[in-house]
Amino acid sequence: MLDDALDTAPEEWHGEHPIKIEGLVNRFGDFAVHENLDLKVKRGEILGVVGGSGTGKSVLMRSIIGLQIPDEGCIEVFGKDITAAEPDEEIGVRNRWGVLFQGGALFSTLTVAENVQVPLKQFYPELDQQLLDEIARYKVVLTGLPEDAAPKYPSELSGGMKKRAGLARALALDPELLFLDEPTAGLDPIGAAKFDALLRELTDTLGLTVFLITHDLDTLYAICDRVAVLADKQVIAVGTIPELLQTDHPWIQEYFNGPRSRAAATTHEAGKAMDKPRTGKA
Ligand SMILES: Nc1ncnc2c1ncn2[C@@H]1O[C@H](COP(=O)(O)OP(=O)(O)OP(=O)(O)O)[C@@H](O)[C@H]1O
Repeated sequence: MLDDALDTAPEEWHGEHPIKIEGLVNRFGDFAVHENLDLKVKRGEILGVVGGSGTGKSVLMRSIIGLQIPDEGCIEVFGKDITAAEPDEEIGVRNRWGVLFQGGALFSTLTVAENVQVPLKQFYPELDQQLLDEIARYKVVLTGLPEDAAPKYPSELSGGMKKRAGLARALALDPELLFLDEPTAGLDPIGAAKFDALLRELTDTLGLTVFLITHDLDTLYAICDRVAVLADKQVIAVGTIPELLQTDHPWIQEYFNGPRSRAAATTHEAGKAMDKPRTGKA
């Protein structure tokens, strides 16, 4: 039965940019959140997405995953224009991404295992319960949760465990693309560092491409390959942190040259020297 499901699984994407956005416009009434926004996400990278509050990071993510219909522009995911499809239309890409929404967004009346099984049941209704249970158990362990977390309800988990459970659900379909909206928000620094290390490890071992919205400077320094900056209704710059520091946009300078950023950079350098997990590529 799993073989049948695998037979229908799409081929792995080998292009350079699994996400390509051109000329994106999103408006709410007269208020434009994005105007002529362009962005390309490289295969295999963790792209950090930053910007001030309300600059449209979440709206951008929702546009890419088809939850927000743009007013103008083109969004290609795995080479298919998703803006040309109706939200509920099956276009063969929706089962190739996983999403961890802000706050984890687990179904509170379902156990962790049942939460992980939601996307599996949606896309592979032919899978029997025993196999669903096995896959859910595997995903739970993959995200560093103990196996006995599987039958627990979200209310029985700590904040960090909830994030991992949300990640387990996002990984349920073996996605190639992962979208995360502020995954370390609300975690203590140690929990956040562990989550970052897990994310980097999973990205590298599973060959994921990650679109990661974050306000966490430590996360940017530790695990992001590049960072995209949203301001003035557009992506004003994309690059490694050293590359961004070369640009003279005031928001970028204030953000990456401010005291918090310098502290994060120092922690990152110290961690690298001690070969701690908070080491990244950027
Ligand atoms: N459904 C909606 N209807 C009207 N306005 C919306 C809607 N969704 C988002 N907005 C507006 O779009 C703008 C961008 O919102 P978005 O949530 O993408 O910001 P953000 O960059 O993710 O912010 P934060 O960092 O605070 O989470 C905000 O001004 C918000 O009020």
